Amino acid sequence: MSFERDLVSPEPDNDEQSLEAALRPKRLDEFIGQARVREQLSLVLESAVRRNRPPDHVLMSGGPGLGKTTLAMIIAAELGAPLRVTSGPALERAGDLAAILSTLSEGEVLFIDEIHRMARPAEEMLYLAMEDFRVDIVVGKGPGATSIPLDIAPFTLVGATTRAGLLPAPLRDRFGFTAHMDFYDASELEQVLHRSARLLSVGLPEEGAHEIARRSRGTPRIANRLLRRVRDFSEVRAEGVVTREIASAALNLYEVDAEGLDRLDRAVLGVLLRKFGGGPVGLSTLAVAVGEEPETVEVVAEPFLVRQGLIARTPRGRVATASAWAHLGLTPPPDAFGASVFSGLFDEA
Ligand SMILES: Nc1ncnc2c1ncn2[C@@H]1O[C@H](COP(=O)(O)OP(=O)(O)OP(=O)(O)O)[C@@H](O)[C@H]1O
Repeated sequence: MSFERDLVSPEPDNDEQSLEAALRPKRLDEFIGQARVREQLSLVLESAVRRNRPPDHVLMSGGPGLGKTTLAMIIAAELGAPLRVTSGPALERAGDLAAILSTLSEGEVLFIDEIHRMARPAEEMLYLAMEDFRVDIVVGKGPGATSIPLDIAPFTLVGATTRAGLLPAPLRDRFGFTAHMDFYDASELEQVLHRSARLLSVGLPEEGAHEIARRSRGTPRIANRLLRRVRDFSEVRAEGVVTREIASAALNLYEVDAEGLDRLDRAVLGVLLRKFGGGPVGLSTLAVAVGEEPETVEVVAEPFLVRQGLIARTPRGRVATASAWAHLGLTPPPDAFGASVFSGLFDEA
């Protein structure tokens, strides 16, 4: 048994990137939600434009699909500056980064996605570049090696990470502004959906948007993806208008339930409740029981189930909460939440 994850995965599909590009807001005032980040950022950018200087370096942290790349593009657009895009895993050696830094033009925005995955030597080169707009190029090897300082054009670094905690403090400290991106609430996702529906020429009444938003796991990328599936369904089976009934029927067909859980999420919950009486049960046992790798269960299904308050991670294993029983319409055994099962379990695993 294996599970199709595409529909509610926060990561982009291979062929999704060009579609995403078409739906990306281009300016800050088109960017929906994240009100605090938007306001803070607009101040940082406006004062930089007034002073005619590049703004401080910007770090964005938050889960996949929440709009970090979009915001990096917006920063460059608002500054009227060119944008260079790379990613942490592409910067394996200091030379990879030196090649980019030494060819930046004045005021250019350098976007490094997944900045926490950059190799150590590149990271150390970046410290100096961020602070003094300088790189030290090492020539030769061993005792005879010399380092030649090279001035680079003042630039703005925009770093994105899904794991801010993994960034070393010296790197984190060199960012003048950190934007924490949160999950979106339902009404913000509805606005994202209405905007995308307009761009895709899809008829989307209020209740249709509401139905898709509540199943989108707080993530614009997932909302846009579900909208495309629902649009296909409505074009083939209805008149092309996404009513609540159509949205609901389409998403039920694709096995995304009313809270955004998909087949794997429900399989994990089902096994935890039906086979293990609500736990505690170890991750690998749970994974074997649903026929998946432990990593898939841990990385793909679990974070959302925990965020929804359906399961809890405890030192003795995974435990279902009362909401999990209610979600699957099952009755918990009489002792499910007794002291014997839960005592001392909720110190985070
Ligand atoms: N605030 C928003 N308003 C409208 N659309 C948004 C917003 N945030 C994200 N989107 C849409 O969601 C999609 C994914 O956004 P984006 O690629 O910026 O996410 P990300 O955080 O960079 O993801 P990753 O970490 O996987 O690179 C894009 O198509 C974008 O148009």
